[in-house]
Amino acid sequence: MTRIAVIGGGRIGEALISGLLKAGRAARDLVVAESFPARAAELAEQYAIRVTTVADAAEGADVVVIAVKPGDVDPVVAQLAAGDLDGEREQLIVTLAAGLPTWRYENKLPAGVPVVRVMPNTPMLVGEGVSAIAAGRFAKAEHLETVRELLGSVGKVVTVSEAQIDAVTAVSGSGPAYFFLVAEAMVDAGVSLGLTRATASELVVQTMVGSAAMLAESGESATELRAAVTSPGGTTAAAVRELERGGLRTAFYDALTAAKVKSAALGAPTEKAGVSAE
Ligand SMILES: NC(=O)C1=CN([C@@H]2O[C@H](COP(=O)(O)OP(=O)(O)OC[C@H]3O[C@@H](n4cnc5c(N)ncnc54)[C@H](O)[C@@H]3O)[C@@H](O)[C@H]2O)C=CC1
Ligand SMILES: O=C(O)[C@@H]1CCC=N1
Repeated sequence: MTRIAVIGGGRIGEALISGLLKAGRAARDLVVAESFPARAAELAEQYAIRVTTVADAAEGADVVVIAVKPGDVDPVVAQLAAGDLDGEREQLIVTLAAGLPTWRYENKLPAGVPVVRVMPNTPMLVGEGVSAIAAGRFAKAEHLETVRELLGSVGKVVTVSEAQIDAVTAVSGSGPAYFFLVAEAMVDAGVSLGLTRATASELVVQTMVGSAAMLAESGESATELRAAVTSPGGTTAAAVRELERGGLRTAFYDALTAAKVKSAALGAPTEKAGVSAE
């Protein structure tokens, strides 16, 4: 059984822990290091898992998952490097932090320690995540397989080159926020058209769920599915015209480009420690 230590029990750390437990992983095989005491107590109570220090969590773990903000990664890696982590034990480091390249970890860890960089997203909380994984310099096929199995229990997994991870971050890492923003805007618009907030929310959420299921299961593209809803001279055409007039496509292009640029900047040596992703 793989023993997993999660360093950082924040939003993504919790999504992973919760998703793994729901997928049937035993609580005794999970340990969390969380430095904020109130948060540590909350996680211990809610998930009945051991919450401890970084050194203690890493000790005895087969896989150490780093889930702190990019600006908090360096001290965590320094603590791991000071522990009895070494290539011989085949302890695997998996980092979920946006922006930071694997060499930033490898340079500080004992030579040979494998590092796999992952960009997950929060829907793994409900088993519907998608993670892109990329091997660092010392990570072999078997390490990628371990990570694929781990993240595969909470969603889909794609393997990419590390050079593509900033683009992945822009598309799927941050992606849930774009859909939540669209949902928020649609609910507000529904309310302005006279619906109650509860009714507008129910309509919007189920429209998203149904549309996502069609995208995933119908075998048809987004373009084909949208065309099928758009009757000639009808209501959808009138709405889509307004969305195009509002610059929706350009807004998405610019937004994803900004996210990719920001991801690359987080890993650049000029980015100040502490200036990190929310
Ligand atoms: N939130 C998201 O949707 C995604 C986040 N990520 C990445 O995951 C990482 C964490 O992001 P969030 O969970 O959103 O941040 P967060 O701020 O919610 O969680 C980070 C947690 O780490 C804890 N922490 C900080 N230093 C620590 C240390 N030395 N030892 C133990 N615990 C420590 C903090 O107290 C906090 O609870 C970031 O690097 C981010 O780029 C990646 C994909 C998606
Ligand atoms: O906003 C962020 O920086 C993190 C990485 C991807 C999603 N959340």
